[in-house]
Amino acid sequence: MKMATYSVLSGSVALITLQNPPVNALSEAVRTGITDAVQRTLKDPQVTSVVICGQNGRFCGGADIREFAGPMSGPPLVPMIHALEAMEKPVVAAIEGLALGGGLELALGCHYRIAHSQALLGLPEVTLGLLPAAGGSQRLPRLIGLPAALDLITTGRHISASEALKLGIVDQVTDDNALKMAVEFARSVVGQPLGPRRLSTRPCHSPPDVDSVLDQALAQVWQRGRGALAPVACVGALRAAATLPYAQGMEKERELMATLFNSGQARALQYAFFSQRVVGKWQPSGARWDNSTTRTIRKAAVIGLGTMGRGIVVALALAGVSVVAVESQEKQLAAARQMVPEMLQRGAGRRGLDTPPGVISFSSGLEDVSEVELVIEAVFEDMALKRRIFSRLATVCRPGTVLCSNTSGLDIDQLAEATQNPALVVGMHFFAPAHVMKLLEVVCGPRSSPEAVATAMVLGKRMGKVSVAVGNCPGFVGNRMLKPYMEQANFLLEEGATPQQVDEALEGFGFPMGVFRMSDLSGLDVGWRVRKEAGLTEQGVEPTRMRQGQRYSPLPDQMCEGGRLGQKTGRGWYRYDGPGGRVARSDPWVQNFLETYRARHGLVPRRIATEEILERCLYALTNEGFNILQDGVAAGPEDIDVIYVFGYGWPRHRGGPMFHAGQVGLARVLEKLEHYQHSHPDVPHLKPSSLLRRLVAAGSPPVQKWREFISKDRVHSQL
Ligand SMILES: CC/C=C/CC(=O)SCCNC(=O)CCNC(=O)[C@H](O)C(C)(C)COP(=O)(O)OP(=O)(O)OC[C@H]1O[C@@H](n2cnc3c(N)ncnc32)[C@H](O)[C@@H]1OP(=O)(O)O
Repeated sequence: MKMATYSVLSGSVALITLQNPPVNALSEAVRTGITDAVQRTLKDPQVTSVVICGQNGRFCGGADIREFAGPMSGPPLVPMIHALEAMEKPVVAAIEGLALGGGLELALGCHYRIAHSQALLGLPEVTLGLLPAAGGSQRLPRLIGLPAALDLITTGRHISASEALKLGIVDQVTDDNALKMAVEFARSVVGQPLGPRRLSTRPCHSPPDVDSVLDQALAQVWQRGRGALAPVACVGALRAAATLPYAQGMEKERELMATLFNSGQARALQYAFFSQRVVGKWQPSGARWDNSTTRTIRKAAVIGLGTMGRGIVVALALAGVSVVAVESQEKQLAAARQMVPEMLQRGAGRRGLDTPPGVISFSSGLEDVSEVELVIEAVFEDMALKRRIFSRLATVCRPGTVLCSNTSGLDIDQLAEATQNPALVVGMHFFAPAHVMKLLEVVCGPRSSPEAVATAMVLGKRMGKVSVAVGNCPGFVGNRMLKPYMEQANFLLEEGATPQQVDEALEGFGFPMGVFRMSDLSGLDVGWRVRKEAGLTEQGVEPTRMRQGQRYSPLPDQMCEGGRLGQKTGRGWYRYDGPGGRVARSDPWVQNFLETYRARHGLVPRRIATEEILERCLYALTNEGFNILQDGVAAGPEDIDVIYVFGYGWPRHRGGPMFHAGQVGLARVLEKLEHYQHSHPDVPHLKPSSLLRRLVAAGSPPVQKWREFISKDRVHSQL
């Protein structure tokens, strides 16, 4: 039953318990329960103090985010918290587990706060596209000062109970029973003046240079936020706290919240929150993997200690897995021996650990992996080499060892074929740097067992990754969608755009880096190798612009042939101070190269508007997403969106490519694709996906309904 219960302990301490598992969110029933309990407390002369706690050791995870989708009903939070603060009996919050968002705002309305040492506190509303609008933006700076409140509210970060104590958010921290301590504390403060404990009546202590502190904070959130509205609104609310009386500050808080609440960004960020939780549960086939048994991995091996392999070793060791790190090339092994311990130490430091939990041993031979429970192969993208390794692993490892490949797009089934037990083979596609990036694509081959998939998914979670199960096709989900996106960017250069123009359009949309800056960072030779393997590259003075019956841009191949591989060679789509340089400068050589290329191919350059750059790059990418859903390579649009937000820099406040298509309007995306396909009939990636057409024909259902639509569609097409 979701509610808040009221009881009286030893005749004098009223106990209000929030009951709404799993996080005791402040749903309508809970708010009603608290409001009723406050009334009962006021009426009961025997009650001299009040304690508020949450059931099952969790104080409160904030407002019930699911309720945001519908009209708000029931008692609002603001007057409810005011009523608590205004009470003439001391109110103490017993914070166990978590006090987040509206949960912490509720606690800030109490006169005292006692926290368990393991509790986490924070105002993460900004991550949902909102601000702490139950008085949090006005009370917190009055309690801890403006600079600290700016930090907590604009980042939304969770803090430990000990940090909360240092900042002055909580009054006491205990390793024992926080509820028991809160009850004793409540009794001990009966009769003490409550005026100074009411945060709304306190002045906001601001630094003398308050304007410059706020302006600096604003500049920082603009730069970090890449177009996100909520952090800017948070600074606005804190400016009001610092410069206006409380009541006017509350009015400003309310106004800003109303603007945010109705913005597409808040909907996108809340969708992203739930998507992240949905994707952990489904396989592309639609089956749930989380019902399968998993193996607990204590010892694993990583084969290949290049950049990816080293990152994977560190990620495993930080998750407490012992690792055998194997590299056959002496020089690379020596480099790994030096770099891995340093990376590990830094990673452990970031997690507040003195020593990394996993033990690492280095080896130059595969025979040393015989005792491990799981292997991750991370050698470069060469199918023949990978198959040789998998066939050798099948003989060296003990039966039952799960064999994984970190391939970024090769056929998992061909690798499985090289072993005796294909059911134990899955893909684990990490993103560079593997010990930092949150995304993991777990690739299910047609013969991978649910147990092997579940083991890889759970191991990913242990490593702190957002694991998404995807199907087996060239490029899986992320890289398959990247292909049409990059292709459009290259075509735009042929037609008259510059790399800067394309990058600025994409960065203006919210990507941290445009496609050409990103390509310079990761190295142009990565894609070159893939195109060579696919038989697409041609060498010669006059390479053609058609390959395998489709339009093809040889521009990136020519850049590679000329040794312009990006940052590592100091030259790419931009120029850098030298090999390994980081600052991209526009390069007249590239301008000249493009002009010569266009002239040679008889291409007349034209001015290309930002709108066209965005539509062609983003809709080509999204269109491939619809094909992926149709092919059953991703279980739902949420999976694609999570992959793009966590792995490819898609701005979170735009939800992800599939969510964005829904916000733009599916009919409009379809119309634009038809338009561009008409102008570029030799580009198959611009041909609208038939799933997109069917969704439009069905009245463009919201993204949350696509999964159901696709499964019905599939059943229908099988009849
Ligand atoms: C005036 C109005 C102002 C409102 C301000 C607010 O309060 S906005 C909400 C602020 N709160 C948050 O942002 C907290 C969001 N939740 C989390 O960060 C995490 O869920 C957690 C609380 C840290 C717990 O993490 P954990 O890993 O333990 O569990 P899950 O994340 O898997 O969550 C379990 C299920 O609970 C659902 N859920 C979590 N928080 C809320 C919430 N605030 N409202 C509704 N539902 C919530 C979550 O979706 C999971 O559900 P499943 O169905 O099991 O997937």
